[in-house]
Parts: sequence; structure tokens; C-alpha cells
Amino acid sequence: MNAVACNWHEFASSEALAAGFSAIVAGVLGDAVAARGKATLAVSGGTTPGLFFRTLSREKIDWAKVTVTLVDERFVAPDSPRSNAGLVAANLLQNEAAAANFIGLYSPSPDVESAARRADGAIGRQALPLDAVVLGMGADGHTASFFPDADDLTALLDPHANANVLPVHAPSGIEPRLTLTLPCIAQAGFIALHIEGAEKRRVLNAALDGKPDLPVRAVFDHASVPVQVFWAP
Ligand SMILES: O=C1O[C@H](COP(=O)(O)O)[C@@H](O)[C@H](O)[C@H]1O
Repeated sequence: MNAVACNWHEFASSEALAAGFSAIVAGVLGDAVAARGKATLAVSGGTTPGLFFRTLSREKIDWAKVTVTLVDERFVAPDSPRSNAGLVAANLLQNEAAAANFIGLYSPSPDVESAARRADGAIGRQALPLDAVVLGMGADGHTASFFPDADDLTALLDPHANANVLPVHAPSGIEPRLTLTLPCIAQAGFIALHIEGAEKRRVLNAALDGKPDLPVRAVFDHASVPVQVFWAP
């Protein structure tokens, strides 16, 4: 097993992590705006990032030049409590960050396959290459919507995939999903993994030690820059 390239940032509390992490992400986005006149950020959903989003939303950068998108999405409408877009709208696209442009992955298409094709085009035209990606991880070792029990995990984890967005069918994912592909994530200029709690730390360490069936490992193996891990108890 090859050694993995990552940098570990440890904080004493969720509050301290949110403050430190949001300052770093704001710095990455601000640098991109200064260099290219625009910046792109892909964020994850789930239960972990709420406080980080609310803290990041108050960072004073030129948010009108920032495009925010999602690493992954449940195939549900934005008003569903399960919607990652809804989470981002309520917590990140507020305060200073209300000026940002948002590109979601969901559309009210007949099925998740057509929604993925639509999102694939929008992401390719408006969001790539990503300046920054913020990943989460489930206790089963999934990141993005790369679930260990996904029907086509091999295609999802193909580092040479041509697609930007793929549909996902995984029993543990509950609804069908939409996810950025591994190359979209791996080629970002800044790649962060935000996890909290002892259990997720144990799972991540198992993945980094080479335990099979933990899809998060693929990001570390293919990332174009060392992955920055942000952890609090
Ligand atoms: O379903 C999802 O789960 C992961 C992890 O979420 P958490 O609730 O354990 O923080 C998240 O990264 C992903 O974006 C989301 O769709």
C-alpha cells in the first residue's frame, strides 16, 4: 500500500474548527479571486458542516465572484429536509456569502440519470476546475456519494472518468444520489476532509492504513494535492 499524502489539522472543539477552517477556505477563495477574478467551491452536506457553513458565510471576501456547488446531492427537491442544497442555502448562502452564485446538482427531472446528465453540463460549463472542495465522510467510509454498497462503485471511483457528475444507486444512501466524480474532486486546487468525533477518526485511520471497502481512501490515492484533514472531537 502506498503512503498517503495528507495534512492533519486538529482542533479542541467544533467551534474552534469552524473558525480555523473557514479562515483557511476563505483564504483559498480570496487568493483565487485575486489571481483569476473568480473562485469555485464545492461543499458537502450531511450533519457535520452546519456550523462551519455559518462561520464561513461571515468571511469577508468578494463572494459575488464565488461560485458554490455541491460535492453530492440526494435526489430530492430543495425544500426536503434531506436536501444538501437546502442545507447550503440555509447555512452558507447567508450573510456575506449571500452574494455567491450557487449551482445545485438536483433538477426536477424524471429520473436521477437525466438529472445527472443535466448537472454534468452545468458543472462542466460553470464550476470546473474547482478551487476548493470540502468533503465529509460517513462512518461507513463513504465520501461524496461513493457508498461502499453503490451499484457501480468501480465507475464512481474511476480516476479517469469522463463525466463530471454521475447518478448513484446505493441501498445505504436511501434516495438515489448525484455525485461529482473522483477526477473532479481529485483535481481541485485545495481538497479538505472535515470530520468530527472519535468514530470517524478511527474509520479514516483504517482507510489510510489500507483497510478495504472504505471509498474515502480513493480521494487520498488520486488527489493532485495533499488532502487537508480537519478534525475535532
Ligand atoms: O449523505 C451524506 O453523508 C456524508 C457524511 O455526512 P455526515 O452526516 O456523517 O456528516 C456527506 O459528506 C455527504 O455530502 C452527504 O450527502
